[in-house]
Amino acid sequence: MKVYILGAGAIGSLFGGLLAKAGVDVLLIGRDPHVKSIGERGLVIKGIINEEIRVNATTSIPKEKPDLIILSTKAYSTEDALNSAKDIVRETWVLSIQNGIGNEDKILRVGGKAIGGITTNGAILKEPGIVEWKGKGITIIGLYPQGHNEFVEEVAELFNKAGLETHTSDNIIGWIWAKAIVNSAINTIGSILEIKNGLIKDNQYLLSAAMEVIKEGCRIALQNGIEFEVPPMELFFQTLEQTKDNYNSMLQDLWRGKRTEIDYISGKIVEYGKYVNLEAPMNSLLWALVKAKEELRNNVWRKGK
Ligand SMILES: NC(=O)c1ccc[n+]([C@@H]2O[C@H](COP(=O)([O-])OP(=O)(O)OC[C@H]3O[C@@H](n4cnc5c(N)ncnc54)[C@H](O)[C@@H]3O)[C@@H](O)[C@H]2O)c1
Ligand SMILES: CC(C)(CO)[C@@H](O)C(=O)[O-]
Repeated sequence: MKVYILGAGAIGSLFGGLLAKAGVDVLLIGRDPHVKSIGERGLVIKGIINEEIRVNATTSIPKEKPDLIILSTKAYSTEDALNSAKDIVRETWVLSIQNGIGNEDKILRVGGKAIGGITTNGAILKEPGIVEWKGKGITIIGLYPQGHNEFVEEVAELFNKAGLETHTSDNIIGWIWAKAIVNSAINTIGSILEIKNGLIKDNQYLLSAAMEVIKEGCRIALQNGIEFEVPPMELFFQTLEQTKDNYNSMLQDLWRGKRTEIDYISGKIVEYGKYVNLEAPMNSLLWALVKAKEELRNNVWRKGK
């Protein structure tokens, strides 16, 4: 199977590197200096494993279509990435392993065949060419919005052979929403207060606020016809326990002065609330506070305070 990783940063390079190590024909499509470093010294994956992997990498979109594109840009780059690759996306299987709501809809809009996915693996790009696999997790994939087929099973088998524990689901949209609802409570509160995930569970005020955010997201999802495989409240508590020592990824983006994916998490929950005439006061407030933090941090950053 020929696989392209479109948006080879932290999680995309982890998946691409492990697939390449397992003998899959992989091409990482990303940006310099990360791509340049891989070309010169190979891709280093450290943390859970310590491997230097030879894998092809490029900054340009090839003309030849692959069997599978794994989409791993940040959610705010999805549209641009798909448009830059639309000639090879059309009629090709495209698997999103991103966070947030709406990535797979964009794949369908440019004529791709969408496979949805969530992953709880954790990876960071330490420096160009070096990815740290911080946490071993699971990945769930399925035809988007629902169903599965032989190809999805083939992809899951490939991922499992590469050491990425992967399961298939007939209701991947339910998993995508459940994860987004969990992120809408943990990432926002954790980012605003700049605390580890575990403190949300340990502090009664934060826990009750987070639970209200989860309930609000569930009401909106259910009213939009989304069904859950696992109740988001249960996933929320599981996640807090499993990641209690983590600073969430949104907070890490803020600390790096990077844009966050808040528009595709809380912003989408507010948007889908409007479709069914449901207010989303908690998500609206948290969305505004994180957006303000993005701006204030940059301004403060610029003033050099
Ligand atoms: N990092 C993790 O542990 C993790 C875990 C689960 C889910 N996710 C999700 O996966 C997605 C990616 O996260 P990440 O941490 O890997 O982000 P990242 O910023 O490290 O990687 C994204 C990469 O895409 C590249 N890119 C953007 N537009 C491109 C384009 N048009 N062509 C080629 N490359 C392009 C960027 O340069 C960047 O290197 C996000 O939705 C994130 O929430 C990440
Ligand atoms: C599950 C999660 C919130 C753990 O930190 C992760 O999705 C993140 O950091 O975005």
